[in-house]
Amino acid sequence: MRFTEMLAASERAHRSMLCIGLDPDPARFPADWRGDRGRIFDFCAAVVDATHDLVCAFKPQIAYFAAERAEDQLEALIDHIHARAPGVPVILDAKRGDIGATAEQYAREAFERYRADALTLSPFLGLDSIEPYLAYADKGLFLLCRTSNAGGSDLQAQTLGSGARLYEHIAATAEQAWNRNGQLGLVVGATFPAELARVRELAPTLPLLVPGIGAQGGDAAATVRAGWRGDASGTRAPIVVSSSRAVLYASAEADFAVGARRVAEATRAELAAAAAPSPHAGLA
Ligand SMILES: O=c1ccn([C@@H]2O[C@H](COP(=O)(O)O)[C@@H](O)[C@H]2O)c(=O)[nH]1
Repeated sequence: MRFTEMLAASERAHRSMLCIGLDPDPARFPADWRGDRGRIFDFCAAVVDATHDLVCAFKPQIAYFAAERAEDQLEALIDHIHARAPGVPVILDAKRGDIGATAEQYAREAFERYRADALTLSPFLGLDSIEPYLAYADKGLFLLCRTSNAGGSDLQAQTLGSGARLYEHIAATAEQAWNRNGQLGLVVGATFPAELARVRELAPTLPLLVPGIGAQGGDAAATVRAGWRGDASGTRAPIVVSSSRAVLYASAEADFAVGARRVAEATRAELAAAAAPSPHAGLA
């Protein structure tokens, strides 16, 4: 199944726009596991097991695994998600961007080694740096467009010769010229709802991956109002609203998975309420 179909089916089945980010930090694990990098899989798998019926996707952030020499645990975790929640796509957040020959290796890493369903990419090196990933026709690719951090404005808000801002140019290019096979989506921060609305205008058909609610303070309801465009099925041009730390560390105790489920339920309901009137409303 193609990524976009898988994502739409997952949003529909779980009536959810929520994606849980898997950013495991051993320093924040419960007391018995604190500081133990060998528990990264156990921690994340417990959160997955407790929440997979509430989400449209999971988004592991590769840096948290690589920094702990835990790539083997990332592989095992993605296998675990596929086995435990086969309809829920895994978006690997790696923000890759390099020349074509190197991009071929990154694409193999993401889709063959880790078996991710989608990947985040930087569009900064241009179309030929994206092409090796486009060769994996059933995979999704989210291009950084308007990131959630304040410094994202340094370049992304610059005005080009055409009069468009850089992030607007990325959005329009991803919607049209580069989206050869319907694989592209965009990363847009929840911390900038006005820009999110503008991106949605320019890219009406693309899935948007929206980090920045929760720990970064983005407004979940404003995010939905800016980016959600439901149709009769409720899943055309979905938004994938991602929260990591606020869910993972809702409880610092041994009941962390229960805490994660509680926050995931509340966040899913908040997103659904903001989508009213839509098939999500009132169903969470
Ligand atoms: O613009 C961006 C792009 C990616 N991220 C990633 O999302 C999560 C956010 O974590 P929280 O704990 O929910 O703040 C993290 O993995 C980032 O690398 C982003 O925040 N902004």
